[in-house]
Amino acid sequence: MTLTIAIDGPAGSGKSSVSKEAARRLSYGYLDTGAAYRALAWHTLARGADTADEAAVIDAASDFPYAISLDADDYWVRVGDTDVTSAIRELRVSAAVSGVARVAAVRERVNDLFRTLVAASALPGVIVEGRDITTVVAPDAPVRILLTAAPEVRAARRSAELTDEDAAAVATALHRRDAADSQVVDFLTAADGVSVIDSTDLDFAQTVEAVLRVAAAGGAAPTQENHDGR
Ligand SMILES: Nc1ncnc2c1ncn2[C@@H]1O[C@H](COP(=O)(O)OP(=O)(O)OP(=O)(O)O)[C@@H](O)[C@H]1O
Ligand SMILES: Nc1ccn([C@@H]2O[C@H](COP(=O)(O)O)[C@@H](O)[C@H]2O)c(=O)n1
Repeated sequence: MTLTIAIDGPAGSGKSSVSKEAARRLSYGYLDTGAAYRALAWHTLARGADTADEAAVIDAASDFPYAISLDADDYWVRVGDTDVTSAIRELRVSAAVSGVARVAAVRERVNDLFRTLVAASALPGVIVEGRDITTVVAPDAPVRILLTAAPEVRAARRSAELTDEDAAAVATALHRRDAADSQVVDFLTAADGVSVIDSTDLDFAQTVEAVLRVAAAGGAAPTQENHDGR
């Protein structure tokens, strides 16, 4: 059976980068659940519709040939024949995605897909990251983590990535998205049994180690080739 490590947290907390590296170290799969919401936002916009229009989002979701890789070393996201791996990170998609995420019918559908992808995986485990993984998608996962960092630290990390964008605008967009998303799911409070990792004062490597420690305590064993601590 595939072991699930569930990781939630706000925007820019390091969920995707830290989960990817932890997955490599454990030889696990990596499932980026935000990519499904982003890809549907991209798809809705590509149809000339507005993600604030719930009916248009539901209509777009009815014709949404979505596919994602669970391989941290070969990560891709597709809608039909179009590779949208980079396009779904554009600011215009980030600004539109919360509209998609608030549609209950969409959440139910993508959550089913996430569970199916994990169950169908032949891997020993999958790290699944998002906003409601510890609470809704995989509440029974043996390892559940809330990854946080101070808002200003998260904004600074995101600005460092997006060097062509104005830092204040990046921070405003990130906080606006968190505010909209937190109306739909609570990813700022740890549910019972969820371990909190606050990476405010940790560097990237220390954060990955913290995740691996929690994972090991919850039953996720490192693979033989990674016993050297690589
Ligand atoms: N502990 C850390 N120290 C320094 N930088 C970090 C740390 N964790 C993550 N980062 C960096 O912060 C940036 C944001 O991380 P990442 O994209 O993984 O966040 P996220 O939670 O997945 O965000 P989003 O929900 O917006 O997709 C990346 O550039 C990543 O390398
Ligand atoms: N489990 C999830 C994951 C994501 N979302 C929504 O998708 C957006 C993009 O997610 P990222 O992790 O790529 O930042 C996010 O802002 C949420 O609107 C979600 O609702 N539930």
